[in-house]
Amino acid sequence: MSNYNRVFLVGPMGAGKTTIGKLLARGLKLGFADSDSEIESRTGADIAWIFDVEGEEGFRNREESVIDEMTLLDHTVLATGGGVVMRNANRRVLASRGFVIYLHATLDEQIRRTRGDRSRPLLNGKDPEATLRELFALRDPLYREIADHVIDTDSSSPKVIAQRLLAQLP
Ligand SMILES: Nc1ncnc2c1ncn2[C@@H]1O[C@H](COP(=O)(O)OP(=O)(O)O)[C@@H](O)[C@H]1O
Ligand SMILES: O=C(O)C1=C[C@@H](OP(=O)(O)O)[C@@H](O)[C@H](O)C1
Ligand SMILES: [Mg+2]
Repeated sequence: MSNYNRVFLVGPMGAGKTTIGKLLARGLKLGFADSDSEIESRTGADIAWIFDVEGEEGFRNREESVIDEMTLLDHTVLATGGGVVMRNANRRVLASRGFVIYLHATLDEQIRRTRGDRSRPLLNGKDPEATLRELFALRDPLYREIADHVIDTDSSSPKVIAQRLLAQLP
């Protein structure tokens, strides 16, 4: 994997977009950005606060404008949030402006990796497992729709997955 200018990571919560993105960026000698961190620094508040005060719709509006800008950054690996594919406009710019990698994780692994982490407001309800299941059913086809490459993340460490991507990609 050598000639990549813009790499976009998509996938469900807990797939490792943020973690693997940093390692992949280092391996590719590209910069790293995370749309959730950018939203937080622009807003001066964390994601949970934005959901509380502005609702999911408010968060999605912020996300759409950050994604529109950040998909134009050259020499960058961009980790997105798991819900980015819910808006057509996001799918369109991701698919057309760079190389999209879908980090796939099974539901069991999503559950394991997100358990006890209060930073994801969608999982702070009564039944986070059911939420992950419903979101995955809805979103998996959308991740696949825009992906140039799909990699399974279930049974290897972030470091190994990043190495595998560096070796595998066309
Ligand atoms: N391949 C992996 N194997 C084991 N744990 C992982 C793996 N990828 C990510 N994790 C862990 O899962 C949690 C969520 O990872 P994160 O990168 O925040 O995912 P995302 O940004 O896709 O929601 C973190 O604690 C991270 O260390
Ligand atoms: O799946 C989602 O809708 C969300 C995923 C989160 O990002 P990660 O996928 O990095 O956890 C974050 O954008 C927000 O909590 C909403
Ligand atoms: Mg993340």
